Amino acid sequence: MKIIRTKDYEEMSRKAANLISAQILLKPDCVLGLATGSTPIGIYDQLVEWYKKGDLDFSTVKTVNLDEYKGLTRDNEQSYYYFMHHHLFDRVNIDEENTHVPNGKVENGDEECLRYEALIESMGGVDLQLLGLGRNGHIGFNEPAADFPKITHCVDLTESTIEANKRFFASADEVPRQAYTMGIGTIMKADKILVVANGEDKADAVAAMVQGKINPEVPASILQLHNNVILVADEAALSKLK
Ligand SMILES: O=P(O)(O)OC[C@H]1O[C@](O)(CO)[C@@H](O)[C@@H]1O
Repeated sequence: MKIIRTKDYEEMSRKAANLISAQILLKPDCVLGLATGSTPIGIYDQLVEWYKKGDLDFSTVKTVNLDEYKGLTRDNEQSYYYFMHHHLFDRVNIDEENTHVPNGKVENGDEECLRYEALIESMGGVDLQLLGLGRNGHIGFNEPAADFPKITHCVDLTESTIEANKRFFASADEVPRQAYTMGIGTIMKADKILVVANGEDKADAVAAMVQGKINPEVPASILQLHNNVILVADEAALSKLK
């Protein structure tokens, strides 16, 4: 895993955005795997800034998002569909039909997960997958578990994730208890993976991901087996690496 150390969140966002921008310039019709959460917001802001300057063109880019809460409608401000439109899609020249987020309103989880997995396959797979990192080492919504889930599936969120994400909701009770997420196998099929992390509260997860035993209790540890991963992280997030 290649590690790019940055002094702070702004530099992390700029360097990660630069890698995404290079991917788009090299392959204008690339498939980007995108992530939500607070970490990538600065990256999306930077991409929008470069787009507004005329340096980036999203007209042929396609995107697939990692995950979505089960049960939230697309117009719910906490849905990841809404998040992506708010932070990126509505601010650049990307066609709605080229953007994909699992549909949280489909009740039949098996149906939606198979549809989403097949969709990614039909797009030719992901060229560059962006990943945030949960405090418990989750990627997408792949929570610590007894084994690594292979394909897109429905998960029960852990208390730690509900606790971490309640800041976006009126209360913890309103955080959905389930989500649809790409599987670890889906993520590992991406050609390149870009992980971003900032802040001290990610330091344990970063150390476990980079130097810990590969183990489904730390889902991100599997990334040690991928041959093209770049971690862009600030000093605080890297502070527990030995
Ligand atoms: O960037 P944050 O807000 O710390 O979240 C980290 C991870 O947790 C999630 O928000 C899910 O809980 C992921 O989407 C994200 O990658």
